Amino acid sequence: MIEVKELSKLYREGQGIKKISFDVDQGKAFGFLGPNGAGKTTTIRLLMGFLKPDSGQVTINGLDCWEQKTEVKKLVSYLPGELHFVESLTALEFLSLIAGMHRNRFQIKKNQKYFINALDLDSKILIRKMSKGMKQKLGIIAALMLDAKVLIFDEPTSGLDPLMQRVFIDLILEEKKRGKTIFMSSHQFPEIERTCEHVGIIKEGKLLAIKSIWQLREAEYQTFQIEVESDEDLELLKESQLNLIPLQGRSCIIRVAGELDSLWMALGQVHVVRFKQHSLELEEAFLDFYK
Ligand SMILES: Nc1ncnc2c1ncn2[C@@H]1O[C@H](COP(=O)(O)OP(=O)(O)OP(=O)(O)O)[C@@H](O)[C@H]1O
Repeated sequence: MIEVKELSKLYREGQGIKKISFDVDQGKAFGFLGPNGAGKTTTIRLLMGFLKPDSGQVTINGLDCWEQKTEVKKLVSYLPGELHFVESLTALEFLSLIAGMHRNRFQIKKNQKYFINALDLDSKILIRKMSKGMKQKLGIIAALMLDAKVLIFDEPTSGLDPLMQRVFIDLILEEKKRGKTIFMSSHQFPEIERTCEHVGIIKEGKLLAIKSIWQLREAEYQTFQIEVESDEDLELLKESQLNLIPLQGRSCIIRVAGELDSLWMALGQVHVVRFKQHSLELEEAFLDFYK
């Protein structure tokens, strides 16, 4: 549904994106992660036809995002990273204004109610009086209610509290069940992990890697905190080939990638007093890409 081939856009100062390629199948979600200034928003602007590529191709449903931008816009709903509203309207007035611009107005009104309830937004309040998080909810509702085939979201959960971040994830999963294709930039690994099949990691305008979430899980470390009975036991563990970080006393942290056989073998040689598994560190495996 989304195809990006060797896409480049350089700003006058030299930054931008260089030869980026990826695609997103219909009904799937692609997460786009990377540090500040990496090129996420630039890529999204090219997808939306706001910028003309220097070279390469970007299409949605076979339509060129620059040459056929009017047609593309009919398929896509977009949530910008920085939201600008008519501040003198209430949320409801703003949503009605957006609904009025579209043909399937009745269905949009129905969706609007559903998403207002799901995100628990007080829709009668003036936008001027809304907090950052409330404005973000309004932006999400405006984007989702249009029932577009493709959703392009730039940092959708920025400003949302943890409960609302969860609600957002559930809404995205519902949209996927309805066949929507989703492209989402983020700094939040957990929301990408829970919603996307693939994640692209961008840095300094270059796509460093595209990984399936499944691949990242395979590569993840498991971490254990272990206390042994004697100094000799600790020495034995240190002599093993395990990835070991000594702590105070006779305790240490051991990190294991993949199978745990080597850990069980080493622990079989010593007396273990305390054994604790730390929470999964998928996010840490991903963070290696940032360095
Ligand atoms: N209009 C512009 N003119 C010149 N340079 C720009 C422009 N927009 C972005 N850039 C530069 O291009 C690079 C990529 O910016 P972009 O906004 O795409 O990053 P991002 O990954 O979305 O960052 P963030 O996570 O901070 O939102 C940055 O170095 C930025 O300074």
